[in-house]
Amino acid sequence: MYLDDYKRWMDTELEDPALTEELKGIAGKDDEIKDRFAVALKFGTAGLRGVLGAGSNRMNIYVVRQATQGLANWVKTQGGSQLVAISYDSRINSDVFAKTAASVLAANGIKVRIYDALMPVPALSFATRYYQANAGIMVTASHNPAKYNGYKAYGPDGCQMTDEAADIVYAEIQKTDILTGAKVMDFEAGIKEGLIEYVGDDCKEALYQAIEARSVRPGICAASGLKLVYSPLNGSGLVPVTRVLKDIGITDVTIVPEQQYPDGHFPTCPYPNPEIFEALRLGLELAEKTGADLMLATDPDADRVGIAMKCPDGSYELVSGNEMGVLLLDYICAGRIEKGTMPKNPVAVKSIVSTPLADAVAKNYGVELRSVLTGFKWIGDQIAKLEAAGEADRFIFGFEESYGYLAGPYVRDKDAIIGSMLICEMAAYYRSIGSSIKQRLEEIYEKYGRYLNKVDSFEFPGLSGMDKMAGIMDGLRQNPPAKIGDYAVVKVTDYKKPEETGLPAANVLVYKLEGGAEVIVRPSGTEPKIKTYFTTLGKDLAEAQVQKDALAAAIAPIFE
Ligand SMILES: O=P(O)(O)OC[C@H]1O[C@H](O)[C@H](O)[C@@H](O)[C@@H]1O
Repeated sequence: MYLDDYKRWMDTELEDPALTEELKGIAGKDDEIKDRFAVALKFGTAGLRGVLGAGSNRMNIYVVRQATQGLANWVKTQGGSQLVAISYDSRINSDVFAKTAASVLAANGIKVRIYDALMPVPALSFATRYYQANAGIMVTASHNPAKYNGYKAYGPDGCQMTDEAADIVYAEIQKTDILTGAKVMDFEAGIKEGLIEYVGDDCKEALYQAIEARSVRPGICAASGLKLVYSPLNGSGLVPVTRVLKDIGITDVTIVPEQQYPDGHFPTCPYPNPEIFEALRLGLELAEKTGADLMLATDPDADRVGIAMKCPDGSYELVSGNEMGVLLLDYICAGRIEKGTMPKNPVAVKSIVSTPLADAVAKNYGVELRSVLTGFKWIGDQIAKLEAAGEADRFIFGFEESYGYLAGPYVRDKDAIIGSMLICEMAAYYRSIGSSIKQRLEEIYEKYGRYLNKVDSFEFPGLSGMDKMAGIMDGLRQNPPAKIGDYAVVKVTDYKKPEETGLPAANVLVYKLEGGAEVIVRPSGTEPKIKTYFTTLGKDLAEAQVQKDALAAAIAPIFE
């Protein structure tokens, strides 16, 4: 019963006095108590994510200890190095939770390699592989608002944990008492005993080398005169991104001063998500002031990067994740073919909800494009399959419309460091031939057709929201629409039927429409939302937009 749990926490001398204060403050407030204690944060394949605070349904040292004990129990069954790599970003308590996790692992006799300062997701994925760890932990809530934190869990290949492993960890967590069940030792004692070690400079340097080795046109940036504005959005991107940019010869970089240094309160951008215009606003203003060619922003754990580009008329335009995915794919393919560095039978990977324009581009260059379910781990999974066949280098690029990119097998999650490097390199290259990213994008549309990709989301908060979303998806399955607006549905693909898609079952419906447009409906895996993805094609943007608007208006009532 949640009131009993509340009382138990109140009666316990908690090590974090802020938690006790919070609990005292909610005395007698049933809703507040229920919200914190009625359920526990669920540990899934992406680990944990929740609001900071007291209780089993919040992110705090006790939830982190319990989760890490669960993870430790699983690690102990795995053999191998008996080591876990840990990193963290700039969020409130990220460093505390990272050390808390290290202390639990060490108390269980498991070795730890932890970064001595914040480092992003790709660095954690890299360290996990570098040290042949059994698992990796990244303390972050990615691009969520400041009141959140979380814990991304990785398997030995540096990819987010598999369902099987996460299920075992979850079962172990449930066997562990939240306040007293985890073994804990002092962090400094763990260091003294040699159980906890910091990640070495060799590992850090090896990551930068691995990234820089994937440069398509090495040396192109040094003489390019590219002018850049960069914002780490007060997260972990500053050190690694500026280091790599410096190495490749980009010297004219202005950092958005308010967003330069780590600050988990994200004072100037409440949603530090490069998908959202508001997060890019300060960077954009600075780009306009300095006349930069390009503005980049990485999210707090630096796995996503968003950009604005300067257009030939001097205005700035945001580039969507789909557009950047296509631009990078095109740049990598053309460049590697020109340089003679294209591997045999090259493979690129995208998610099923990312733009089909990528299929056309890949086909043009003779690249096999594989489509996988949403979640970058499925892209990592494809790299693992190639690696198992001794062919990891066939993987040239992976992307998702949600601003995640990766251009090599050295890590297994999206990497905004290499994303930033290749975006700059691409801008420098186009500049060197008298073109620009904007111009190249227009050429791509000219060649393959004016694709427009848009996502509309419908929120369904709270417990009843889950039921509503399930009801809507069931309704669509029971009464499949014959038309969306004026467009006949010519094919429905239901990803709940693996026999039809060749992919694991997923709650996704794809409607192919007369004339070539496509509408996809799926509940988000990370937020209480149903997402609708539109691909329309027109002779120009205006025409594609008209069709998108018509389709969106026709389908919206289903979600109201
Ligand atoms: O659409 P969602 O299920 O909310 O997922 C959106 C994105 O969330 C996270 O960032 C995952 O790492 C991505 O792989 C995924 O594309």
